[in-house]
Amino acid sequence: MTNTTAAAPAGYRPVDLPAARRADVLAVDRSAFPASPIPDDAAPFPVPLDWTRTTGLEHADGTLAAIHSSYPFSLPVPGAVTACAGLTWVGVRPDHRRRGLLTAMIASHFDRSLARGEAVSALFAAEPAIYGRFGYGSAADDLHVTLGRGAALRPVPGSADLTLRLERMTAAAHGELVHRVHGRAGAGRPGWLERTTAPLQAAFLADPPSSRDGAEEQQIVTVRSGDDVRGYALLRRKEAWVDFSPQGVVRVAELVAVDPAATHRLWSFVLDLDLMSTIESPKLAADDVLLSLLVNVRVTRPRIADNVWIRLLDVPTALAARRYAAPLDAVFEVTDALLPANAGRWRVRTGTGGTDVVGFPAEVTPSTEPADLTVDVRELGAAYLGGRSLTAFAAAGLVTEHRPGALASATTAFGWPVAPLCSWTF
Ligand SMILES: CC(=O)SCCNC(=O)CCNC(=O)[C@H](O)C(C)(C)COP(=O)(O)OP(=O)(O)OC[C@H]1O[C@@H](n2cnc3c(N)ncnc32)[C@H](O)[C@@H]1OP(=O)(O)O
Repeated sequence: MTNTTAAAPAGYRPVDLPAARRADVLAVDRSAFPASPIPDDAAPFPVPLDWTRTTGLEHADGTLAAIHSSYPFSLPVPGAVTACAGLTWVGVRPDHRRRGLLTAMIASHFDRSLARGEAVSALFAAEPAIYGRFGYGSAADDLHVTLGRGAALRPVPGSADLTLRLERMTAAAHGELVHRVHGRAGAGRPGWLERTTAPLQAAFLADPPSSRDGAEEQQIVTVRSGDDVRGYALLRRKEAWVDFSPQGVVRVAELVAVDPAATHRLWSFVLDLDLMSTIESPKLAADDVLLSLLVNVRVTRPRIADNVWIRLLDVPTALAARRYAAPLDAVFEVTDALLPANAGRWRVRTGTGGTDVVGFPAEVTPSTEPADLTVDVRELGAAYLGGRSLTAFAAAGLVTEHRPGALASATTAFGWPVAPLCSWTF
């Protein structure tokens, strides 16, 4: 299903960017992101790119003007996992912007992803206004909370029996542990991408002084039952003194655990570090355990941001790749301005659930029956991970119901018991 035209704008040509062009790629990235925390070339930042998936646009004068790449992810979706192209490192030099370079790169990204059999693309948006026009939908929220020292948690049996260790984090000592526990902790959560390659793990754990913003080196707190590591928190403390009193800030980059006792033990520790008065959470899912543990949720000072964005590149394949929370038989009229093969009517009919599977599998077929719902591919992508309500989109005029009852059943079926989240930005 390849039906975009990935032509470069006049005066530009598409170019593959192998590892030999690393310096040119970094130069465009630094030009597009002036604060990129990449230290000087003497201490190379681990560049996590897959060079076989990195391409760009070169001006006729030989200047590399635009770059992008993608990761070959296995994306957890409701009840399953599916192949996904994780769009990343999109950058256009400021002196070449607004000439259609991103538009051309997106068309090329769609073509190449579809040719590889990736029915879904995901990304983190630098700015939320960029990607909706290309059919990406914001599929998850991340919640950031700011807590005062000593915020009280409800008790969890077994928490006090677990031991803690605080150490300076190094990739060599902790990389394998972080990867293993992260995967275990997020099992079953849609959107929970793992850092599956060594370069991705190295880039995530890199701790260059330029990324510390005056705080200490990255620390790791592990929580253990005997030798079994059951969770960790990656954090930095930043000391501050106001009117002779300690007012330090704890910045938690990631906190994951495999059971409630370990989660409780980690947060209890993080919320009570000496000399600290404020604790900033990492990205939290809308249903994060912390929200259930806090005695007083009013103290959280929450902020919300868009987490991962999803683009369905091949609608029938993508819709059949996930499971559904309830039985459904509905015809969707899908609009898609960029990938016309997706446009038209698709019948989504679930089979029967079983005791051995989570959720209901679905068959997705073209249909000539009247549509029950009309939805753009952007909203379908937004609802894909189970964290957005089609009913809420209908209330905003973004989904139309043609058969009474269809909207409620589709909303229930597309939902999921666990809220989506990707815990790290790629
Ligand atoms: C997944 C990731 O990697 S996210 C990282 C994205 N990169 C950045 O934000 C770095 C800084 N910015 C840039 O590099 C560039 O400005 C980009 C990539 C955002 C846009 O590249 P351009 O080549 O200028 O985009 P292009 O010319 O194809 O614009 C297409 C349309 O999107 C719009 N658009 C582009 N960027 C933005 C933006 N930041 N906010 C709102 N609209 C935008 C354009 O106005 C244009 O609209 P139109 O078709 O109605 O005229």
